[in-house]
Amino acid sequence: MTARTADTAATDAVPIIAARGVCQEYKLARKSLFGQRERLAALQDVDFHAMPGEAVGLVGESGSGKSTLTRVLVGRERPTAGVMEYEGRDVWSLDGAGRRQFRRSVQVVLQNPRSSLDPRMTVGVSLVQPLRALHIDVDPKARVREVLEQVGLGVDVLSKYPHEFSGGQLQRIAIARALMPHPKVVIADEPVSALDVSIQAQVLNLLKDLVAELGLTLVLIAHDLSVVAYTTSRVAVMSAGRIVETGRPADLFRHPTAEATQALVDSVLTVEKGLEGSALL
Ligand SMILES: Nc1ncnc2c1ncn2[C@@H]1O[C@H](COP(=O)(O)OP(=O)(O)OP(=O)(O)O)[C@@H](O)[C@H]1O
Repeated sequence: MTARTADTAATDAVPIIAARGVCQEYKLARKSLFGQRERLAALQDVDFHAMPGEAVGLVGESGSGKSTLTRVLVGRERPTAGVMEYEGRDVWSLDGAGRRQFRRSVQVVLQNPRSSLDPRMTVGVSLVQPLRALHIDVDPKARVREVLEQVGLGVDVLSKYPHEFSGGQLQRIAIARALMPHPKVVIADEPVSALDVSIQAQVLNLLKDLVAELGLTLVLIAHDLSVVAYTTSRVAVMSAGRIVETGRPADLFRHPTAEATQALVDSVLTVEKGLEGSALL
């Protein structure tokens, strides 16, 4: 990370999740039959971490590498170079038990809850599924009741299907599902960008509350600096596959040093100006 680094964490504390010098290269399709396959560097020497119980934001324009880094952080893709660590251990060197523990402990919430929840399953079945998939031996009914309370929903949702809910309620259900295996880290990839503006703050407040009340670590990914600034205490800015700046949200707004950060600040101000003009504020 750049000079403006973390305010968090004593230097000897171990991050719960960390990417160290991570590169991710994709081979692109051949342009001609005998042509070379070009490579695209989606991540270049990325250092990113979250301390236990910390809420960290990852922000950047479209194509900057946020989703690629998410796939690396959750262990879905092995980086072409560098190390991906969970509690100080290289995720790709873990044995079977360690790998299961990692899969349980790091859960993801995606942008669109309508595509992350199976439309043919009741909410109850969807919620219990991660316990089965990860072989977690707990009383499913008790756990379901507990997580529904944590996300502010009642047990009446259990017999319903996804199409019976609004986007905001459905995102709460997707968050409940992510909480089922008792994760230590939740990685939320654009969790509010598909929601009405009026609902966005409710979902962000829920994520903030979960960090405060459960001691969860949150990695919040968004293209909108104001979304991550509202929810997290430290923000990393990505551009063209690199982390170009890291700092407290207020400092990034006041004194952006990287061009990409300046562009994100400007776009927030432009949106606000537009809202003022349209008398929505
Ligand atoms: N599987 C893949 N094969 C080839 N190129 C890829 C692949 N996945 C991502 N890329 C490329 O890597 C770069 C980073 O993409 P990525 O989706 O991580 O960015 P992003 O910041 O998440 O963008 P967005 O906000 O639009 O989702 C882009 O140029 C993208 O086209």
